[in-house]
Amino acid sequence: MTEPASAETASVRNPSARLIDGKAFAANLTQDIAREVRAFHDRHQVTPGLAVVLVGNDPASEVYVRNKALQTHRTGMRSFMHMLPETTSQAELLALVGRLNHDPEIHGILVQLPLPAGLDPIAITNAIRPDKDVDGLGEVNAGRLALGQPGLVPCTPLGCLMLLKAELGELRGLHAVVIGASNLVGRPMARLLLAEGCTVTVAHIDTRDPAALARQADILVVATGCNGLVRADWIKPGATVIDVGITRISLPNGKTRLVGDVAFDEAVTRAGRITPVPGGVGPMTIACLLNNTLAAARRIVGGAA
Ligand SMILES: NC(=O)C1=CN([C@@H]2O[C@H](COP(=O)(O)OP(=O)(O)OC[C@H]3O[C@@H](n4cnc5c(N)ncnc54)[C@H](OP(=O)(O)O)[C@@H]3O)[C@@H](O)[C@H]2O)C=CC1
Ligand SMILES: Nc1nc(=O)c2c([nH]1)NC[C@@H]1CN(c3ccc(C(=O)N[C@@H](CCC(=O)O)C(=O)O)cc3)C=[N+]21
Repeated sequence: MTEPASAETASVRNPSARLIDGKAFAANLTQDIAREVRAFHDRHQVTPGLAVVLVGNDPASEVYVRNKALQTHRTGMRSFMHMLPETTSQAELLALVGRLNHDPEIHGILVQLPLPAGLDPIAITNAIRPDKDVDGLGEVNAGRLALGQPGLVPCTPLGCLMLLKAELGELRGLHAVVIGASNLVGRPMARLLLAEGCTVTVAHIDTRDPAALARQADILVVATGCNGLVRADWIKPGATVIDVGITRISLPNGKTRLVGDVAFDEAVTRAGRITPVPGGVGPMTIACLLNNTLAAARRIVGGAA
């Protein structure tokens, strides 16, 4: 294992390592969306509406919900929060999704994952009308993505792809390694990269020697929830590293801090470009959720593709 390096030695060893500023990119995207929301309203007299359903309290989901509510109102869209107790039954949750499916003020529905034990996430995501499934997790949209057809694409992988295209331009022919294979992030990320013409390797918990695979990557996307998993010696010099992971750690002073799946201080000595946590992928997830909600509203109200 490589010894951790300080950020200072990092910049001396590799002056070219460049931070990918997801926060700034997302802020620009959000401004564009706000303009388009106004134009949409002028044309149809309809304000796009997003419903977010949070059952129980998961700390990662709470961060997401807080930031999302802020950004949604910044774009001029409406946001409808549904906070349900941990004890909510499957039938109650399905009934709420059914009402939201029929509500003409709602164009996007997102049910925060993970759900408390006893609730079936697959049945619930599949109950969301496909044209309101702004998370892109239901079988219709996931199937479209798998077949390379247009549909609503999961927000986090979509945000990662936007950053990669903005940084690298054409991705065709690059070797992308995705660590993590969840339905929320890893799998749709791999499918999007494949659709861009990348050669894609997906690593997961049973992968033997993920470090050796990662070292072959021109693009390394990490989404495992294992804080500090990726060390400097996992990274091909000059590679582009996208850190999706978010873990809240406690500091000795009693405060907390968000960290990613990549040991940032050392990775920055080898990577060509890297996303920070916070300020990297997280804000892009939210901007893409708003983008998907606008796209859903356009399709539902305007009949646009
Ligand atoms: N920045 C953002 O916008 C977002 C951040 N996140 C964060 O990203 C991380 C991943 O989220 P999510 O995909 O939902 O998590 P999941 O726990 O659903 O999936 C994690 C995936 O990583 C794999 N994995 C776990 N540990 C290892 C390991 N040591 N080596 C290789 N693979 C491993 C798992 O394998 P297996 O399935 O085989 O166990 C699984 O495929 C979390 O930290 C989450 O908080 C999530 C969504 C958005
Ligand atoms: N159905 C569903 N879809 C999701 O997309 C989904 C989910 N459930 N459950 C939880 C995870 C987690 N997630 C985050 C998104 C943005 C930030 C985010 O805004 N992060 C800021 C944090 C800023 C801060 O609070 O300091 C950043 O990284 O800069 C965090 C976490 C989406 N998820």
